[in-house]
Amino acid sequence: MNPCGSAGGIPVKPDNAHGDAMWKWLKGSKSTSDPVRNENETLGPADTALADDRAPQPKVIVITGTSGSGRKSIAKQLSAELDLPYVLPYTTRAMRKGERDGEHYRFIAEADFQSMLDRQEFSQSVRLERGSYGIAERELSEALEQHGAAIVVVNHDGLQALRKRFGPQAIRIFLYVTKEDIRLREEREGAPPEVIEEYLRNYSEQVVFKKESDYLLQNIDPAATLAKIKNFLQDKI
Ligand SMILES: Nc1nc2c(ncn2[C@@H]2O[C@H](COP(=O)(O)OP(=O)(O)O)[C@@H](O)[C@H]2O)c(=O)[nH]1
Ligand SMILES: Nc1ncnc2c1ncn2[C@@H]1O[C@H](COP(=O)(O)OP(=O)(O)O)[C@@H](O)[C@H]1O
Repeated sequence: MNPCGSAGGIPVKPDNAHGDAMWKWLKGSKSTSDPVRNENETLGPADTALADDRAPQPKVIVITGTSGSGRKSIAKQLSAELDLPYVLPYTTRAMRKGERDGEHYRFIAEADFQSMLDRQEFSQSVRLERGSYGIAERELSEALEQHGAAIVVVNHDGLQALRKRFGPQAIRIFLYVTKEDIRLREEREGAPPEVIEEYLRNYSEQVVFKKESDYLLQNIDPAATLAKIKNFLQDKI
């Protein structure tokens, strides 16, 4: 895995042209003086107290967790219910049965992804077994400027990059389900067996990152999950 983009400091200047406007704007806010936080900490009363006498700062709601736990489904519903943009990543991986371009990902060719990388258009990106993934800096910064908050779904590399850049303004929500649930759900959706096997194979190494979260929950019933996340976010966005 090779996450690119952010490195050091808060917020880290995105290494691309489109990030400049966002960077100037963030630099103008007092958030630049925030200390770097330990990955294991949680948001506490001190954060709230500090935030009170500051200009509102953009919040990135980072949904992360184990593959197949329902992160994209929850992100989509949360986006609709909170009226906040869900910033879709671009990916070069093959589209699966039931997936739609512009709903689950923006599916693009390798050459187009590479061009975006060359033009430094990603706020962060990652190369995994099946393809590359990246969120466009322009889309993220526009969403934050226009709505004050945005939702993203990334793996642990993406989470780390976003925490480096946004500090505690990157709110970490970790979803998981049991391995048996992953198998049942993915089989029901007709996912390819090799994808199911990979999810199960990677489960143990993904689930340990649950300690690096501000809110951790098992996504059993989607309606209950949504309600809990909305409640958790109520005084944070
Ligand atoms: N770091 C990072 N991870 C991403 C990005 N977009 C998607 N991901 C994550 O990369 C992994 C891709 O795995 P894959 O099986 O293809 O996709 P899934 O079925 O959507 O989980 C998932 O954990 C995604 O959440 C991105 O822009 N950056
Ligand atoms: N709470 C839930 N109960 C049952 N099935 C769910 C739930 N949440 C999501 N799903 C289903 O599980 C599958 C994986 O969801 P998805 O959002 O793609 O997960 P992820 O993005 O974490 O890989 C999808 O078929 C989705 O419809």
